[in-house]
Amino acid sequence: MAANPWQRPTSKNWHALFALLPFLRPRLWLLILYAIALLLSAAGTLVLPQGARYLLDPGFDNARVLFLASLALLLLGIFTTAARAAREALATWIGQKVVADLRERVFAHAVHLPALFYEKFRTGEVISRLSSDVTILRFGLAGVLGGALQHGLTLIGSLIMMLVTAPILVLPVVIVVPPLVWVNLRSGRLQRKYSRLEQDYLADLSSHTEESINAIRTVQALTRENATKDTYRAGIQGVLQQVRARIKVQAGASLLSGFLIFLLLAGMLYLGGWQILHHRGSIGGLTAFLIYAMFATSALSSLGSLWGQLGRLLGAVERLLALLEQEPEESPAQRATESPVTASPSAASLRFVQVYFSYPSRSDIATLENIDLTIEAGEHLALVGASGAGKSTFFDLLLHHYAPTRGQILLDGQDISQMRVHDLRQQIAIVPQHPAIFSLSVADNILLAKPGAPASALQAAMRAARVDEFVERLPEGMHTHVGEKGITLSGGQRQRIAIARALLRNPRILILDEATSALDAENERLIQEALAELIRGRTTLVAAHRLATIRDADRIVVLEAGRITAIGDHANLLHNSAVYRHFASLQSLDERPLSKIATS
Ligand SMILES: Nc1ncnc2c1ncn2[C@@H]1O[C@H](COP(=O)(O)OP(=O)(O)OP(=O)(O)O)[C@@H](O)[C@H]1O
Repeated sequence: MAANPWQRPTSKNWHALFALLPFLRPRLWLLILYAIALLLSAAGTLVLPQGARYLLDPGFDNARVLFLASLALLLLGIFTTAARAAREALATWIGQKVVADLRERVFAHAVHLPALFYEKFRTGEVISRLSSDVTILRFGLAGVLGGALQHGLTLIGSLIMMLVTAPILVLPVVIVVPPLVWVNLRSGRLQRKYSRLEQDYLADLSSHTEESINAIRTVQALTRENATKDTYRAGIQGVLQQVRARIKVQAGASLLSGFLIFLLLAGMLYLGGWQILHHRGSIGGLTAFLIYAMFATSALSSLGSLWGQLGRLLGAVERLLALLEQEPEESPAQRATESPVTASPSAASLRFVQVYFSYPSRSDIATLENIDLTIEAGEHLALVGASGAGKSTFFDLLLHHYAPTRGQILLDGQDISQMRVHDLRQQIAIVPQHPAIFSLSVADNILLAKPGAPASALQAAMRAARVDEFVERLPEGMHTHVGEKGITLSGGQRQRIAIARALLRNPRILILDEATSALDAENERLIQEALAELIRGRTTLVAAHRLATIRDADRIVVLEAGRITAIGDHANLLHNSAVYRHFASLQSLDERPLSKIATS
């Protein structure tokens, strides 16, 4: 099992029950109706043995009494059954509503969690919590909590009625119940432990499944199918091991409880019979007492098994709540505040003021160091650097996926850490190297950038990004579904969709992170023209390995291991930066013959 102890609840989790209260509060009226139905059904059940007592003791010497008793039994049965049906329907409905709300809250929270969270928390684990833990709650919440209330009430009511009916017969109860409770508590604790481990194994399995199936082509290309199957099998064995341990405890507890319960019934029968023999009690009284005792013991054993399930349920609640406890990018209150200024349509200026950044998982290494840079509004700035130099990290800081460890980033003079994340990102469009394509049509994928944009704007963006060229050949044109993650599209087609998104968004700041790396030369040339159009009038930051795509930038920044080592235009850098010269020579962009470069 993967070690992720901080993410998983391991201690007793009673507070999880209280954490459910806010989800119950909006259903107060339904809860009151449920409580009434619960009380009425318990009262109906508890009245029955008293009826038997009053019928049995005088004997059946009168047909009319017998008829009335049968009629009363029928009416009581109808009443109790109706109350029980109402109780169950209400419990199920309330339970389902609570689970639906909780699930929605957790998902809504998850989409606001920062990049940092998803670095530590595997996505498969989040999915497992939202699926298997939610399933436990969907099927268990009403049953376990409702059942606990129902059996608890029946137990208390039966014990009171036993005391009222024949106090002396309570003696065996006092002797046998403590070990019975101990057995149930102990087995509940063990079952909770095994259920928790089982859920942990299931979460690991879910992560593994997600990772392997998502990267199935890579798994197959690396011929890792057998290794993947082995890991999966080991996970299943882990689950089964916990299930086996849980079943053993369950069976042992039920054996011991059964023995104790029959010991109790036998003891009560003997004592009650002895009383009747000595004219100290009645048959009706003993019968009523025994029925109450059966109610009580059956409620007690149901509570015992619910105790085990309660742990599983609380574990599931706590796993979901643990997600809610993670700090979001912004608090809901911050998200709800109105933006003080409406975004200006003009290009934005940017300033990086002595920015330092280290990834939290590598806090000892500075990924960006002393970045001090002013980018004028409307400037076209390119970032050049070897792989791993920090170009994407630079963009991630600008998008506020991460905050600088030191220093500030200013947009039009305003510190972006003081801005609403939504307002900041509304002003930026990014065309990443590997764009995320959703399982929607081509048109809907582009419209994600600006839902509700007019058809003419969509068409224009598609034309400019050369999306229309491949869309024409798709069976349903721009309404063709592109499959999960755009599996039916080529890398270049996906990039063109991302470029169309950026065009449609019409941002103040445009980030192109290797935006044309998956295009062939012909399409790249055509898209460069479209991008030239897009770049005009807005602040543009470009990272590209191919220098041909950035040589027209106003300024080029050379990044080396997270530091800026040179700034200038193409011609300038060819003179001043050895690293830039090296890149240029590798790509034959140097104006000098290669023989000269070799000797310089
Ligand atoms: N989430 C992360 N946690 C820890 N280190 C990271 C993380 N993401 C990137 N890094 C490290 O930070 C450094 C800069 O990475 P970055 O992706 O910014 O480089 P890049 O210049 O964009 O590279 P490329 O041109 O290959 O895309 C690399 O050493 C990388 O290993």
